[in-house]
Amino acid sequence: MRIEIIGAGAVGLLVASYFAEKNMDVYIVGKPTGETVCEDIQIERTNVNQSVTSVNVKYISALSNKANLIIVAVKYGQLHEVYASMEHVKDSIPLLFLQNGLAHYEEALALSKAHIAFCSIQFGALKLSEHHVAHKGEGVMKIAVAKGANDEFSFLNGLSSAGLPIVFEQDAEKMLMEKALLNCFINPLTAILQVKNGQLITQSHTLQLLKDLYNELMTAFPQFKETFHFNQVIALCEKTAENTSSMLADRLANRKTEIDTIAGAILKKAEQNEKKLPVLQTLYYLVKAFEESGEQM
Ligand SMILES: NC(=O)C1=CN([C@@H]2O[C@H](COP(=O)(O)OP(=O)(O)OC[C@H]3O[C@@H](n4cnc5c(N)ncnc54)[C@H](OP(=O)(O)O)[C@@H]3O)[C@@H](O)[C@H]2O)C=CC1
Ligand SMILES: CC(C)(CO)C(=O)C(=O)O
Repeated sequence: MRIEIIGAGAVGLLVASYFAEKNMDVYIVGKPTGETVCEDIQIERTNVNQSVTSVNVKYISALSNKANLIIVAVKYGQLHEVYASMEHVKDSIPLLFLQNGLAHYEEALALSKAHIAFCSIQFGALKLSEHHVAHKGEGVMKIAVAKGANDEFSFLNGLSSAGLPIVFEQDAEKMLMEKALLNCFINPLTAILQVKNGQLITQSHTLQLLKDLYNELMTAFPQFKETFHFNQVIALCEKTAENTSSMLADRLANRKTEIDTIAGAILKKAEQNEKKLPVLQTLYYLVKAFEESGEQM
């Protein structure tokens, strides 16, 4: 099976290394350069238990039109360039989007492609150097098909492993909403306070903020009360305790964060239901404020 992964970032490299280990023909697609180069690269993965694994993948500068699956592993803000680069790609090639947040859901479904699935990643990844990635927390990769045939994605079941467990979900929108809610707890606070995920539950004042945020969100979205429990927030902080959240990683690298597709999208949904989220709104403004200040870390 040929899998092409757009984006040689933290998650792209990590997923590439696990799938190559399962003998998939993995190609990482870099930023468009105009040349069609194809070279072997070795990805080094440092696992949660600090063991290091090396696997070979290929690196290409453009999508080939021969893939059995294309995985989109760029940040939300980088998707528009990717949509454009996929215009020549056959509509029958399945696409898997693995962004956090909600804003990409409608956009991706509006593409002419026949088979589209989304992913909710419950672990952490940190890119250490060009070809070295660290797996920073244990957790599953949830996948839900939102358009087209489930069969096109079912081979991914066979790629599930102890290091990267894959679980299929029924409802993609609900899955993304639940992950966006989880990210609303972890990402803005870790980025503002510049702490690792685990510290949010070991400090009493941040734990109190998490509880206030939970009560506020469950009042605004009572339909999630049954399935979305506070202990899931605690469990994600514990499982990814040593991770630098993707939003903190963006702040430290002076990159634009994904606050709009995460907290911004949830605030919009609450507004549509005439609900106010003062705690989340404040965190949103704080993240926007440090983005605007363009501070150098
Ligand atoms: N890191 C984590 O722990 C987790 C991340 N996620 C989600 O996964 C997604 C990816 O995050 P992450 O891997 O951390 O992000 P990264 O910034 O590490 O990776 C994105 C990569 O895509 C590259 N890229 C951008 N545009 C293009 C393009 N047009 N063609 C090819 N490559 C391109 C970027 O290059 P350049 O840097 O040069 O722009 C970068 O290498 C995000 O939505 C994030 O929220 C979800 C759970 C955990
Ligand atoms: C799972 C978690 C919270 C890992 O840090 C994440 O999604 C992120 O950092 O964006």
